[in-house]
Amino acid sequence: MSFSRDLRAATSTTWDAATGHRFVAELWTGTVEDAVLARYLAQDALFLDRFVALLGAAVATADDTQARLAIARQLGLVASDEDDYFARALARLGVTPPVEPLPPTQGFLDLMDDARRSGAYGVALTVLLVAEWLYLDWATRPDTAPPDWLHREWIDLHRGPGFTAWVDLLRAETDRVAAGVDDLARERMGEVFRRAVDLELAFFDAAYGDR
Ligand SMILES: Cc1ncc(C[n+]2csc(CCO)c2C)c(N)n1
Repeated sequence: MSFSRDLRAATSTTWDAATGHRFVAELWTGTVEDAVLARYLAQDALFLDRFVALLGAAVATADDTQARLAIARQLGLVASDEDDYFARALARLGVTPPVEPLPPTQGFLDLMDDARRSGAYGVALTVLLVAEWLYLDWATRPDTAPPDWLHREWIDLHRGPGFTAWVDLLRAETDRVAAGVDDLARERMGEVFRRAVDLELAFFDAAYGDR
């Protein structure tokens, strides 16, 4: 068992509730209401801004050149492809920023700010790992993709060989770093992992006004 696998197993109830969330089911069938998707994406735009800042912190603190380059390449992708989807999706749904962060979004912003300011590569990696791995998990299904680009592209951004390789790198890096730090630092990484999984579930709930 690896560090990441242990944490994934320890959080399986909440993890599976998130990857099997009503939002995910409705996205796959293309039946998610526009109002729900609009609320979700407006919040996710706030999330993404801080996520890019956290990627920058990981670039700055990585202790391995190949990992630093891989994270930098992903930062470039998030800042281009993903931002393009947001612009088109928010325009079509008629969402006009700025929006106020709902509690789960604020929780994520705080977690990402703390991780960034900690200057600890392992802590930054752990937040990135949960956010990316949990999304790869729900977006990787044998099901037929929904016909509307609004739904299909949000799935496609989170699956495929490139995204899978990125999550593999985050897992390998998180496991490598966790093996090299002391028990206290490892426990801190575990806390951050559990908090991030809780927030992912709450984030989906909030799209339905449940938080
Ligand atoms: C709440 C929330 N958690 C995770 C992600 C996933 N995510 C954020 S940035 C990124 C990179 C994609 O190229 C991915 C997968 C999200 N969007 N929203």
